[in-house]
This record gives sequence, C-alpha cells and structure tokens, in this order.
Amino acid sequence: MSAENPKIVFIGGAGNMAGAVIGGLVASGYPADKIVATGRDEAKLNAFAESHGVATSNDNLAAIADADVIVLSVKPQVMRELLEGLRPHLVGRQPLVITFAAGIPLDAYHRWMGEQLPIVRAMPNTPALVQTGVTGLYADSKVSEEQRATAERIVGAVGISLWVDEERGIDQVIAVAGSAPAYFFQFMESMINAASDRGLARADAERLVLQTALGAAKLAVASDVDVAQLKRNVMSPGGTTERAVQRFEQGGLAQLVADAMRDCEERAAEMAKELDR
Ligand SMILES: NC(=O)C1=CN([C@@H]2O[C@H](COP(=O)(O)OP(=O)(O)OC[C@H]3O[C@@H](n4cnc5c(N)ncnc54)[C@H](OP(=O)(O)O)[C@@H]3O)[C@@H](O)[C@H]2O)C=CC1
Ligand SMILES: O=C(O)[C@@H]1CCC=N1
Repeated sequence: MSAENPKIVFIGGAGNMAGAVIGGLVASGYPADKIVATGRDEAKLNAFAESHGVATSNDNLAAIADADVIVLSVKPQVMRELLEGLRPHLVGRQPLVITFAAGIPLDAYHRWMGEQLPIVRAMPNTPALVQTGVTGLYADSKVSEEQRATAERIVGAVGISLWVDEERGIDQVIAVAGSAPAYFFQFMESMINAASDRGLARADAERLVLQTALGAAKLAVASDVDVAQLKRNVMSPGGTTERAVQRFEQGGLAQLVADAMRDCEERAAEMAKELDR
C-alpha cells in the first residue's frame, strides 16, 4: 500500500454517502487520481466524474484489482450478492475493507467476502461533504494498528471520528450521528414550513432558519457551557422563547426524540437479523 495516499475504490461511489465522503476527501486535498468510484448507472457515473474529478467505473472487479482500500457503500440489501461476486478476486489478497453499511455485522462480511480480510465498519454521515462529518469506527483484531490509522486518516479528512469498543456501538452511532442529519433537516423543514405558512416569504424563511441552525451549532461547539445553559441564555423569564419551549415540553419533544433514536438503533439490529432469513 502506498503509505502516503493509498488507492481507494468506493463501490457505490456515486451514491449519497460515498459521494459525500469523496467530495469531502477531494476538497481536503486528497489526490483525486487515487480515488475510483464504481456504480452501475453510466450516466450517473459520468456526471460524478465530471463534478468530482475522480475516475469512475462500472466494473467492480477491474476497479478493485489494484486497490489498497475498498470502501463498500451499497445498500445493505444488495451487499451479499455484491460481495459473493468479489470474493474469488480477493483470494490471497488483503486490501483494507471499510464498509459504510448499516445493520450488517462484521461476521457476515467475513462469511461473504473472505475470513482473511481486515474489515473496518465505519458509520459516517453526509455532512462529510462539507468536511463536518462524524464517523463511528469499529474493527476487530484482524485489523492492524496501521490499518486502523489508515481508516482513521480517510474519514478524518471529512470530519471527526470515534472508535467504539463493541460492535453494538456502531448502532448507537447511527442513532446519534449517521441518521441524525435527517432529524435536524426535518426540524429545519418544519420551521421553514411554519414560517412560510405564517406569511414569511419561503426564501427568507429558508435563509433565516438555516443561518440560525448553523449559528446555534457553531456556538454550541465553541462554547464552554452545555447546550442546556445555552438554551436558558435565550429564554428571558416570561418572554417569547420560554413560551415556545413550554410548547415543546408539553408536546413531549424530549421523549419523542428518545423514542425515535431508540427506534433507529433497534432498526439496525433488526436489519442484521433479516440477513439470515
Ligand atoms: N445516506 C446516508 O446518510 C448514510 C448511508 N450509510 C450507508 O451507506 C450505504 C449507501 O447508502 P446511500 O449512499 O444512502 O445509498 P445510495 O443508493 O445513494 O448509493 C448506493 C450506490 O450503490 C450503487 N450500487 C448498487 N449496486 C451496485 C453494484 N453492484 N456495484 C456498484 N455500485 C452499486 C448505486 O449506483 P447505481 O445507481 O449506479 O446502481 C448507488 O449509487 C448504505 O449501506 C447505508 O446503510 C451510512 C451512513 C449514512
Ligand atoms: O437510513 C439508513 O439506513 C442509512 C444509515 C444511516 C443513514 N442512512
């Protein structure tokens, strides 16, 4: 493996998640000529090559032939068929494999792909595209320290990362980070719709809501105090914010969020069970 910049082949590379990571990697200065994105849809691949400056291919086998790192980023439901096709071409080889898929345990990859392979489960999120991603990482003892460092370096180029000690930790990362951009988008969407229903021009509502979300997140990251205190700092006694926050509390927002996160985590475990049916 080229220690400096390993050749990374993203299978499913023009999809949402891998596309975001590739976009963030290239923007971080990772050489585009060390990245290949594969897929099946030629038009989509051509558009991706054009916009990201990386090589693309509809031939997974040719693409992985000299790969140092293979990133798996297809939907979980098509993973098994994909990997059983790759397996004969990986005999005697040990590229580092990194998988983004939710709900597929490491032992399934070893069964489908080859027991010898070093495999890292990574759970990124789409803000990787703007290098503000979060990635949970899990590996077993087949993965060397050097390979762990390589995985960490790749995802580290698109945001922060966190190793979890147990595989179940990846499902917790899904609930709190992998799926979570969608929670915030949903909240923003609801605010934009409500403001627009109340007569604010939609474009203005969008601008104000997005900037407020960005400002709140930046402030929380930069601040020494916790988010509960930052919330209180906005709430004047008897004022407007207090009234809005009371409405959230009466509506059970905290419990609703906790239930949604539990559902998310449980779905990951359920997906793992579905593999064996
Ligand atoms: N989206 C997200 O926010 C996150 C997703 N993930 C995980 O990432 C993985 C990908 O999800 P996501 O990006 O959303 O899905 P997408 O459907 O956007 O991307 C999957 C890509 O896989 C390609 N593909 C399908 N079959 C093959 C094949 N046989 N060979 C090569 N490419 C193939 C598709 O390309 P084509 O159309 O050309 O077939 C498609 O572009 C999933 O396993 C998901 O669990 C993890 C964290 C967050
Ligand atoms: O919804 C999903 O299953 C994937 C995994 C995390 C985000 N998207």
